[in-house]
Amino acid sequence: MEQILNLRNVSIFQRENLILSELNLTIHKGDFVYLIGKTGSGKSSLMKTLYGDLPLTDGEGTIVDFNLKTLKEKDIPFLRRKLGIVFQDFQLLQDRTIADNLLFVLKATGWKDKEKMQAKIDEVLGKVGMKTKNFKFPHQLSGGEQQRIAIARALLNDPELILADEPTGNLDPQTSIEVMQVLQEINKSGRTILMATHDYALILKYPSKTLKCDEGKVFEVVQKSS
Ligand SMILES: Nc1ncnc2c1ncn2[C@@H]1O[C@H](COP(=O)(O)OP(=O)(O)OP(=O)(O)O)[C@@H](O)[C@H]1O
Repeated sequence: MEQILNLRNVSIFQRENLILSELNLTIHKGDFVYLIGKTGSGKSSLMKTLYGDLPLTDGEGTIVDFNLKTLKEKDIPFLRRKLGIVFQDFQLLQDRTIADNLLFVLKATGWKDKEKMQAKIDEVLGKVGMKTKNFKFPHQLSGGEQQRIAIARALLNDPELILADEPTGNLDPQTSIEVMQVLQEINKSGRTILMATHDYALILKYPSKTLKCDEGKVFEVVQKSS
């Protein structure tokens, strides 16, 4: 099966501090993988390494055809176009509507044709069930709705891998499930997802391969099927 992400013997640092070591990780096309671990255990540091926010200095890593070890500053925007990144705090632009938030990203990533941009915006909003909210401003939406928009935004450039860093971290349990259902549907349509989370209830409800950061290492958790 096609590999979307492959890390071999990677160490991750924040400044001079070693955060994770001997990290080996493979993600295949279509996988849904959870990343769990206590606060400060290195989940965000791993995510940052994957989207080029932290340099990979030790070990080898490839992600969606980019070599993380030899990644140059100028390559980072191109890497991020192949990734859909979703954060805990949504990070929508507050001064413009949902449609304009999405348009902004399309323009920033080189789209020119107005009709194609409109069609793409409709398509991604349809996928997250938010087509009718395109004229609203972010502050007029609930947290769960804003996160759906952030997921729609992550889908704009048909990413090969979606990196979601605690996407339900700011949401109540019921809303978390709704956002999770959106991510599950997106995964079922063939997209690969790596999701960092604290939310064990979600993992129990939607079991999938689970990696844990603990004491500077990452290992796979074998889930009990009871
Ligand atoms: N910019 C930074 N500079 C220096 N150290 C940092 C920086 N960011 C994080 N760290 C340290 O790196 C370690 C791992 O942090 P990281 O944010 O990756 O953990 P996490 O598992 O994502 O935690 P959380 O669940 O709270 O988001 C922590 O000890 C943290 O203090």
